[in-house]
Amino acid sequence: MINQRVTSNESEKRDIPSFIEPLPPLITNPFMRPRPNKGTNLMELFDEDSEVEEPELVQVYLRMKPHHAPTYLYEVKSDRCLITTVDTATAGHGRRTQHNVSKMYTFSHIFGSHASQKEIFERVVKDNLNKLPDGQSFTLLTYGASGSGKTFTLMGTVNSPGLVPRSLEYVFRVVDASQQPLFKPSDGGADKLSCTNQEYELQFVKRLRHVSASLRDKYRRMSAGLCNDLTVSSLDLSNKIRHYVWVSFVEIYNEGIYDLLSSTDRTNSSKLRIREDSNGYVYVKGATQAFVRSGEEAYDVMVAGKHNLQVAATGVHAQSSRSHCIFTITMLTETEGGVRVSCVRLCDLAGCERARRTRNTGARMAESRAINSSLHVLERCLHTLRRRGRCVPYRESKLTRLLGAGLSGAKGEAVSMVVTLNPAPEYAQETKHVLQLAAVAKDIQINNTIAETMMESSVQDSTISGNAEVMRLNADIERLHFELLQAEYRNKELMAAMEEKQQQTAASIQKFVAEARDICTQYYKERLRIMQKKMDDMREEYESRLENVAAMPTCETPSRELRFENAKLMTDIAILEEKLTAEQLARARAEEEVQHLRACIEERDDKTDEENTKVRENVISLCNDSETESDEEDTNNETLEPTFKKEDINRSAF
Ligand SMILES: Nc1ncnc2c1ncn2[C@@H]1O[C@H](COP(=O)(O)OP(=O)(O)OP(=O)(O)O)[C@@H](O)[C@H]1O
Repeated sequence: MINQRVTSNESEKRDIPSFIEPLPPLITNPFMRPRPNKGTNLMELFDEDSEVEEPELVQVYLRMKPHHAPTYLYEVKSDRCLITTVDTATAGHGRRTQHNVSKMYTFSHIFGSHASQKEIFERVVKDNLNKLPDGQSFTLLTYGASGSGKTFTLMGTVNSPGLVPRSLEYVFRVVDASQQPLFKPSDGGADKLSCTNQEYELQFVKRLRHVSASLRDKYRRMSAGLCNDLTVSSLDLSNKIRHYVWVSFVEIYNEGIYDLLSSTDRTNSSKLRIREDSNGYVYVKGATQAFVRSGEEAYDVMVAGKHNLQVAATGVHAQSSRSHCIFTITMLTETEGGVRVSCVRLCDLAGCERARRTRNTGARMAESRAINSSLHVLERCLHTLRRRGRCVPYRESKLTRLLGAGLSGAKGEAVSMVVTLNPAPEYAQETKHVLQLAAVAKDIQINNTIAETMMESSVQDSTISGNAEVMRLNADIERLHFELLQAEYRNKELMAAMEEKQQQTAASIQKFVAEARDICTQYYKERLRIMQKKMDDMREEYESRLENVAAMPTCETPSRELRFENAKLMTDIAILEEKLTAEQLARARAEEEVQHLRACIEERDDKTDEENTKVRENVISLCNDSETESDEEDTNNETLEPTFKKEDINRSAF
């Protein structure tokens, strides 16, 4: 029937797909594949209403910094779409090629250069703060090039307070947290405090607030300005639920975590460690928690922490953050069912930097390297997460280790990132890098016009090719710099792995030597004991024979047999004594060997496994030698030999 239809109507055959009569495989006729028309401007295809609504793990917002002159580099196409245009020129083979590359990046939302702090707070943070009493945590990162406005967005100024002071004010408007500190966050959970401890916590905050006492006037002005800005729908005044708000402030400086609320100096011992509880909640162990009961108290604590922050002048910014800092507001909600813990982490990431522009040297350069490499790890983590990859390298930097659970979405924690962009043309390279890391859908090339021109006059040619060469070299320097960073990071990883391996080897060698020494000592002790026993037996026998001789009837000269017997006994004793001395010497020699081996190992515990195996064979052969020596000597007394075997030594761990 199908055949009939196929033969009867050719056009019908094309309309109705059939598996019995398939189309010819595309591989034999590849030109039948549908292809986009060349030169199509994808922007024409881009329909603003049909934007992809796939939920993102991380909500990424873009904030443009105000710029005095209009720039053609960045065009905000809609409230989600940014278009960048970069001109590059290359020269070679007698031609000059001008690339005019436009790319489109999309974000969860774009805040233009006139967007206010209030607008950003309402869109990015407010809803997440409302969910805090329900146990829903939230992390906010600000990311961008140095001087692009990250700290401004988070901290702000007195006249234009940032997201942190706004959040602190807002939290105390959402909940009533003015009671005594009955519970305190501890290792991912909450501990109940005794009356004495509650008093201590209150005194501690009082002491911290002394630091910022001179700035209280500033706070009052700021708070007055915020009064109208912050609108709260309802205040939770339920009697059965009580809230306790604690704040902590830490910074990640040169891959070490330091407490900004503690007065201790920055030493290796004051570094804090990251821990993970059994539920996978990652936290900074030992970070100071300050109990706060109002926006003012919390603001004062934040200002006290800012005093300890690492800030320095670089070639691009006079007050550049030299570390990633994390301000955490932890809310404990006491209900009839127990205590719920939720937190808001507000992270001001240090800006990615280019050595050429910052002109950093010495300590600043080392800081730059630590900043860039941890941002590079963050970039790799986001890439892997977006590709739904499994091996996300969270553990490669402190920052990603701390934020890992939130970024992966495993704990149902909301994560948002505000990317700050400085539209000044001189920051184009840094901005390109930032956009590549951060944009939700990125790097979509929408225009790539190439103009090739034959080079005309030689003077003009040399200028153009010179410029092109400079640009090419600059690009090469950029690439090499990036490769250097990657290589440095890999090198660091390898060094750490090597160090760990060395430590393991040294530990196993020490264990082996200790075991070998025990076995040798035991072996020789046993041999000595046996020899001693033999001697005692012989002596006893000799004495009994002497007694027999004494008991024999006296005659003037001892008989020939008696003299012979006597001489034989004396010889036996002499042989046995000789053997005993030899045994003692052998034991002393063996102990000396073991000491020598230990000394060698302690001197050079970086020996390879092969060398360690040699050491092991030496000890085994040492025991074997003494074993064979004694075997030869004592073939007639096998039953008295100690029961050690060389397997005893083989068994010892190495
Ligand atoms: N949206 C903005 N409106 C007004 N001023 C801004 C804005 N963004 C940044 N600035 C100003 O730009 C300067 C640099 O900003 P900021 O200190 O926030 O940079 P940063 O990105 O934190 O730099 P770094 O990473 O080096 O610390 C500040 O003087 C700040 O007041």
